[in-house]
Amino acid sequence: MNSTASAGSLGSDAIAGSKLVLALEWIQANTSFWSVMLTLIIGIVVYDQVNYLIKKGSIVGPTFKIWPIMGPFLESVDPKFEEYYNKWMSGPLSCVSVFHKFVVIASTRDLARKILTSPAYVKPCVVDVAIKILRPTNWVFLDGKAHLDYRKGLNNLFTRKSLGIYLPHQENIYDQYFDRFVNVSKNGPIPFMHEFREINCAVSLRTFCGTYITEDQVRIIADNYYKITAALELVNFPIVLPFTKTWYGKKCADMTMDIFAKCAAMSKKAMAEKKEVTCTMDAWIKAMNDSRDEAEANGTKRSIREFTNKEISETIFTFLFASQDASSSATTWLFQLVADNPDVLEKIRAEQLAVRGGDPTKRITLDMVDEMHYTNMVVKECLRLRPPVLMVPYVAKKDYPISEDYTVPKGAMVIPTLYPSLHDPEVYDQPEEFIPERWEEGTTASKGHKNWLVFGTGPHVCLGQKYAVMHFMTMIGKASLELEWSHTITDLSEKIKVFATIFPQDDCILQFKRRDLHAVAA
Ligand code: HEM
Repeated sequence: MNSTASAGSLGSDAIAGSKLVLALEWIQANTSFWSVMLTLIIGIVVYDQVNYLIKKGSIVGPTFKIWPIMGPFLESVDPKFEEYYNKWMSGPLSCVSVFHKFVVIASTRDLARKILTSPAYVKPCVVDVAIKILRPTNWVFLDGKAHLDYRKGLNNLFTRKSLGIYLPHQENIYDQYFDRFVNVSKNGPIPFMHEFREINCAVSLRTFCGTYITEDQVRIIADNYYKITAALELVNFPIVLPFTKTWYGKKCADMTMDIFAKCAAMSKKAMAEKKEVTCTMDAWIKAMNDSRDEAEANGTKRSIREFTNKEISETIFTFLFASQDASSSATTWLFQLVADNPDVLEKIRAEQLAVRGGDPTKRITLDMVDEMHYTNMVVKECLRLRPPVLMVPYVAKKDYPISEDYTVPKGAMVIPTLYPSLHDPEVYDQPEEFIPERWEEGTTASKGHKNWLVFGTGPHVCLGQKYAVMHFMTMIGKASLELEWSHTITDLSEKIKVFATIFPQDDCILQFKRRDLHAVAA
């Protein structure tokens, strides 16, 4: 044997042997990696399923999470009214688990009320990204006594006196937008949902900021507000990455709050100069100044502390945020329902003319609003039939014994549902029909206060509810006198789409024309 050859064959044997060792090591290393991974995944899935089953307890819900870990995440990205409805009908308490979030849904009137009035156990739950968009310092994230104290200082912004001050500004916006409604639909019927979102944004901005906010600023905010709604949808990416929905939403929110802070500075100057109160900011700042002057004069503690322009801007932003989607939803259904029920429209018209003493051009006053009984019933019925807010998400601060046989686990989301209570056949005969007369005095509906959950109840009950109802009454009342509008009914008109609140799936196709006010006058 040639030594070089044997050395060579020895070398190749050694190489082959070391390759084998390496291969074995590789298999061993990789097998253990994959088996560890597999065991881990199976462990997580089993833990997630068991955890779900324990939390679910006796209430209705899928037997297992059909999609492991993520649950029905994809359904919640594009929520369907029918899916919500089926869930509510599945039982008084039902549940669902999406990723690590366990959610309990309460579908009866009494359970919904119980949750809304149990601040010791629950607090409102906001989507993660809301803290970034509304800013962590915002009052809406306060809980318990801190929330109550803050809210007390805001109550007088929506008193009867304050509403009377806001009314002329609202009417100016109606004038401006009614012209626009006619103009944009002059060539034929068009979807109006977007127009209704804009008029509501403009009305809110004038009400909250008076004339401190410019026409251009109103237009920019009204044009862009939908970005904030999209950013705050129930399911959204929680990190604000550039060019995502949440990024655009945050930019729009920051721009709006900057404008509000500048308006607050102008309002402070005007109130210091003892000018007239014209808007929500003025009313708030005047109350602050009055409390300071009173405390100085009497040597007592101030009842309202000094708020910075930034704080005022953040709070006013929550008003816009709380009102915008719900008011746009209500406005859309209101114009649609009234158009589809010409007899109702005729009755509104007759009442509106009567409260104006036969002069359709008379400017609206609070005393007139007090006389609009039928118009009020129409608005209430619209809000009942199509409640803008279907559900209000809360979170359990500790284990919450919600019923005799079920305790909501700490950290779970618990969602009172408002819709079923407003469609309860025991209180509302033919609940799916639009019948304003059901609200006449003495009827079961008018006495069913417990079912009236349109604006929630308890410590977080809607702060702007009186203002909202008055706005809808005055807007539809004035429109009934000055405008003729026709609704193009499609297969989708009565189908509900969910976009934060609810809208007709065809976006409400309308055409507006001006009425001849000389012919209208009595
Ligand atoms: C159709 C119109 C509206 C509907 C259906 C509506 C409905 C609601 C609901 C269901 C809640 C939650 C209540 C609860 O948790 O018990 C709420 C809270 C709130 N709403 Fe409204 N709202 C409307 C308009 C407005 C307007 C116009 C404003 C402001 C001017 C407003 C300001 C607020 C505020 C600030 C809260 C939070 C209150 C708190 O946490 O203490 N809302 N609203």
